[in-house]
Amino acid sequence: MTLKITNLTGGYSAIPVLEQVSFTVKPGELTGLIGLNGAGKSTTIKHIIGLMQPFSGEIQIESQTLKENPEAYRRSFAFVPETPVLYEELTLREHIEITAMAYELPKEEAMTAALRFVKAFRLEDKMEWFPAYFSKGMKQKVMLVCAFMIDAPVYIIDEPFLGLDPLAIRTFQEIVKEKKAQGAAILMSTHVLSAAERDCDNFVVLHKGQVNVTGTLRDLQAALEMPGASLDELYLQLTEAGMPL
Ligand SMILES: Nc1ncnc2c1ncn2[C@@H]1O[C@H](COP(=O)(O)OP(=O)(O)OP(=O)(O)O)[C@@H](O)[C@H]1O
Repeated sequence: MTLKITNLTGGYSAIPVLEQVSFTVKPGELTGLIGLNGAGKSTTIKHIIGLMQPFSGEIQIESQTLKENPEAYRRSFAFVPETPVLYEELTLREHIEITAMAYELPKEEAMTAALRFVKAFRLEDKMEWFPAYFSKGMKQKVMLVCAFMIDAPVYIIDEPFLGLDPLAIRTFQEIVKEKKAQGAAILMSTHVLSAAERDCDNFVVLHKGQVNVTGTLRDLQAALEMPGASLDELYLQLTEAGMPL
């Protein structure tokens, strides 16, 4: 499924934070959402997942909107927040069970699917643990397990790299590759540009609530007339210039 954002204007009060934001995340592609602190990445994500309502513009997942078809819209994506949000009174196993229930997945199949990711993130001996005993990275892994077990057509992943150890990052990258191969459309916000450059098929650069530039690394290099430049160099150039192209 395709995630399509068209002329999204939105924010927290009457003054919009986002202005006319448009971009598309296609099936089988990982799109990196990058921008300085305060550029509007989280605000964009909050609009996509339905925590905030656009002032104007449209967000569609395969032509479904949250307004017109809230159930179908909500079921078509999985969201992994930067700060893990877990139920303190539920074990890891129960988190998996409640995710299966929320998405109406058959219990045993869902558990089998989840266990693959539990093992990949080396949590198999923690199935009966409560979140209070998990480190921040472990909590993040639980969120990732609960998202990946769903087989969602669209994934929204907010800054995955900061809390994970290098082994977990590698596991995350392998799973993302697998999800892409299965046709998932993935939007990932991050400040870790080296990882974004390596993993992402294309980029959306947000600056002061507007899309500064979108496209592949080559598109960005061409737009800025910086052939061979790294994402880091392009990004600095874009944000220092601070001007829409
Ligand atoms: N709850 C809020 N109420 C009012 N304004 C907010 C709120 N949250 C964020 N903002 C403002 O919206 C703008 C965009 O913030 P946002 O959190 O989307 O940035 P970001 O790109 O995700 O930044 P970061 O990289 O620091 O996470 C900023 O000017 C910020 O001050």
